Amino acid sequence: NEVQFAASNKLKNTNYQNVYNDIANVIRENDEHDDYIGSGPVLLRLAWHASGQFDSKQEIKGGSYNGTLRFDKELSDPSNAGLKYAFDLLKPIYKKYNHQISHGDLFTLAGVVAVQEMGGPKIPWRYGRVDGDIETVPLNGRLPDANQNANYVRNFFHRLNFLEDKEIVALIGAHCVGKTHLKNSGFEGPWGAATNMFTNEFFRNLLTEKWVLEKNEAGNQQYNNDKGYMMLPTDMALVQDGSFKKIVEEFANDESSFFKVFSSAFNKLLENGIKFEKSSPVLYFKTLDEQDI
Ligand code: HEM
Ligand SMILES: Nc1cccc2nccn12
Repeated sequence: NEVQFAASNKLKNTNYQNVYNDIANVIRENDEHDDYIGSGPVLLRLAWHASGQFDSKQEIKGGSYNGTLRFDKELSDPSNAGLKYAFDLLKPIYKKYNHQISHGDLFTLAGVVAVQEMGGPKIPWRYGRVDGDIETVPLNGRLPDANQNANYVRNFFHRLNFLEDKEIVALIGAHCVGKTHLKNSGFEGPWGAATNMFTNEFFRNLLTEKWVLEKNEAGNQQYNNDKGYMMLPTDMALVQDGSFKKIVEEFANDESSFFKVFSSAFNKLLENGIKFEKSSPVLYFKTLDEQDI
């Protein structure tokens, strides 16, 4: 079976709820980011990009373990445009814990905090990722292209070992928060309608809104509606493919079903390529609200 990165239990004494709270407070303090959408969505994207470059067939496997998104070599990948802001939000927290947390654990935990503080499902999380040196930085270009169709999306996620359509549809449901930025990705919008609440709205919009394919200012095709919402071609692929569409309908009608599948798929994304000991604890975190903070 393929080589796995072995999780370390060296940092078992770190209080990860305290780290969670520090990240959650950074999100609260930076609520003006991106016209008051706030910093949750971009931190969620950071965790996904820190993990989504995994490829078990390559010599350099990537994934979250080595924390390689900290290197400019990876952060400067055009796919990662806009994420330096998110990394800079986390730097003071990394310094505060003074080597009692790894970058891979910090980046993935930030994704858990973002989802939960935006009202999404609880995400189980384990520590034990160990910083790798610059030799472990995966080649740029392993993250997905938004100008593609359903088969491309399915094949892309098969590389990340997501073989079930419902996992793939659930993961892309994270597009319920934040927005696209022309200067980052060549896509723009939604205008005004962007949200920072983690719900099944993305799936409901896919089914109920009237979408018009238009060329945007950067010359890319995107779908727009009359309320200022937008969808990427890869978003629209979820209702163009029969199997994906059935799942979009299920998640649009049952948010708890979306939450359940997202929780396990996001955990799997963050742990791709890592072997954890049986004894390594699975942690669940309380939100700031649940702690009355
Ligand atoms: C087919 C797969 C995917 C494609 C092609 C894709 C593409 C994109 C693009 C082009 C943007 C706009 C970036 C910008 O202009 O700032 C974006 C934003 C975002 N993506 Fe995805 N994405 C995919 C899957 C995912 C997954 C699996 C997650 C998380 C589980 C995710 C979370 C986000 C979030 C939260 C944002 C908003 C970021 C912000 O508001 O700054 N995406 N995505
Ligand atoms: N918020 C957001 C981010 C990325 C892609 C996308 N498609 C529709 C909405 N959306």
